[in-house]
Amino acid sequence: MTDRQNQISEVVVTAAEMRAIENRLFAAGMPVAALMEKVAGLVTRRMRAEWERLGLTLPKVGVIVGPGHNGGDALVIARELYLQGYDVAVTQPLGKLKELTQSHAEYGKSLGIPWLSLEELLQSCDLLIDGLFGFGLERPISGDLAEQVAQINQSKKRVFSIDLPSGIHTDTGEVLGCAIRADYTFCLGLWKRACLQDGALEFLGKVELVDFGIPLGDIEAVLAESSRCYRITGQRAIAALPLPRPLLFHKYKAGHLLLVCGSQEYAGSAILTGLGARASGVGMLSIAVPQSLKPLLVPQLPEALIIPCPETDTGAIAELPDTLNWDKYQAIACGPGITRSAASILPPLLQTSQPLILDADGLNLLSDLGISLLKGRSAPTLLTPHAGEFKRLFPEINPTGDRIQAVREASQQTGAIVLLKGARTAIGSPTGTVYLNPESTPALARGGSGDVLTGLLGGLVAQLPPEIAIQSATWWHAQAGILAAQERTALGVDAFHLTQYLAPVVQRFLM
Ligand SMILES: NC(=O)C1=CN([C@@H]2O[C@H](COP(=O)(O)OP(=O)(O)OC[C@H]3O[C@@H](n4cnc5c(N)ncnc54)[C@H](O)[C@@H]3O)[C@@H](O)[C@H]2O)[C@@H](O)CC1
Ligand SMILES: Nc1ncnc2c1ncn2[C@@H]1O[C@H](COP(=O)(O)OP(=O)(O)O)[C@@H](O)[C@H]1O
Ligand SMILES: [K+]
Repeated sequence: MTDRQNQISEVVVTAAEMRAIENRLFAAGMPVAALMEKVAGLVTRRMRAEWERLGLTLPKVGVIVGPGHNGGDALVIARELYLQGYDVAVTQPLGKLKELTQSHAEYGKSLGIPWLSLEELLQSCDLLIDGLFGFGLERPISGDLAEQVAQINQSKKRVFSIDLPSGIHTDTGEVLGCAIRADYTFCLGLWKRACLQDGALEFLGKVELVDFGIPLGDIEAVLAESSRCYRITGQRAIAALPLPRPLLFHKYKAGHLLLVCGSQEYAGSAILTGLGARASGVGMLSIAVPQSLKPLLVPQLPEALIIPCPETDTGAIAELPDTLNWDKYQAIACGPGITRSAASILPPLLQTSQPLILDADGLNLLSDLGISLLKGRSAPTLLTPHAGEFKRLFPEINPTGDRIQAVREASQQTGAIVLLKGARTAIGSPTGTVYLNPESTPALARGGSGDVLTGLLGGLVAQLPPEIAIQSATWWHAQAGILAAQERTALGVDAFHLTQYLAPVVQRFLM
């Protein structure tokens, strides 16, 4: 990838930002019709390559044309395929078309492309191109159109969506009334937020960006004043890792991480968190656990310094030893498996001037104490909730709709970096910037995989600035899940094996 392509692949925009960027191109003299030709030509080529890959030779193509320029794109694609010898037919559910779209419709008809009802189209085609709506969708799809969308979905035809699956809100990824379920989505120009929102995931299918050469200067000009949103690319994640190591390196240059985790009830949590931390390459690892866990941890993590803590009747950490010298640590991660009985350990941790990661019961204890306590911290705090933990921490923010907005608000409310776990993990930073993890696997939806992330993240925060470390850790953890699933199937990605794929992911990427 060129430098430009890399930069383009990181940008994520709203519908309003995309429109403002396009308007700059048009104002500078790029004719709207010329851009439509260019975009549609690129999509046609990509689509044909995909058909070839799928072994579809000369499929009969049904094209769904909407009223706006998304429909215009679809009509140019229909025309090109028709002229290349494909059997193409169009359906146009809504009467009135925008001027340019209308003019493509007239030309298409003059060439002899048939206009059919949806029923006729579904009977005659092998696959569908969805050009009903793109980022111009303004209101929920309802009535007769909603019925047609339902028919399209019921037909089980393969669907190739232009820009976005029609019916998906460009920014929040939510379904507006109803939406077409795509198998492939060709997102045009720049990544739209919906492509990285959990709510849209089941509608997007495989998503590709079609770069049509928007000048970086125009993107910069429009985004200069906005809160930014970035996709975490492999390139970005790997470049941040402390690799290669200088020849005269020594262990104290690679950070010292303190983990506070585990209980008799959740002893394995401490091991998984420790193994996640180990993979980060952190220079020194200390693990504070209830004292009875020490004999269990030493054989699993012989390199770690195990700090035995007095324990409660229930086998949780009762308190942290007062001999602990916080200054030794470049990062502290607390929470996996500690249980809510470890309540007394949180206040002293919040007072440290070390970067602090809170996960699992660390977060639940924080919601008991109140998130306002974070405002007093002198060092960065990183919170890594799943949706349930998020709701407890931020009862007034909905983590299941617009997740980008949710992490942004949570982060601004607390001054912490907030990572909302999910299929497309979203990370909000107090500056307003949001980072989104573009690839993952449901194989990770399994007890213990979050513990691995906490350890890995802790190890990287001990070595890197927190806002950078959290992007790398999120990407790395997800890629390890993907690689583990490829080699072991989705069923083989238990948390322990996940830790064994962390190093190989980086190795593969560097090769
Ligand atoms: N201008 C160009 O030449 C380019 C166009 N592109 C395409 O243009 C699209 C955006 O075009 P538009 O702004 O025309 O928007 P759309 O094509 O997404 O649709 C907007 C039209 O649909 C109507 N509409 C919105 N919601 C509706 C609803 N629920 N029920 C019925 N009608 C509804 C609107 O009144 C408007 O007429 C992009 O998604 C992309 O496909 C760009 O990607 C590339 C450059
Ligand atoms: N459907 C999914 N697709 C991709 N990743 C997922 C999915 N569900 C969960 N994950 C990831 O798995 C991890 C689960 O963490 P968490 O909920 O804390 O589990 P646990 O506490 O049991 O370890 C997170 O990193 C999350 O992003
Ligand atoms: K579409």
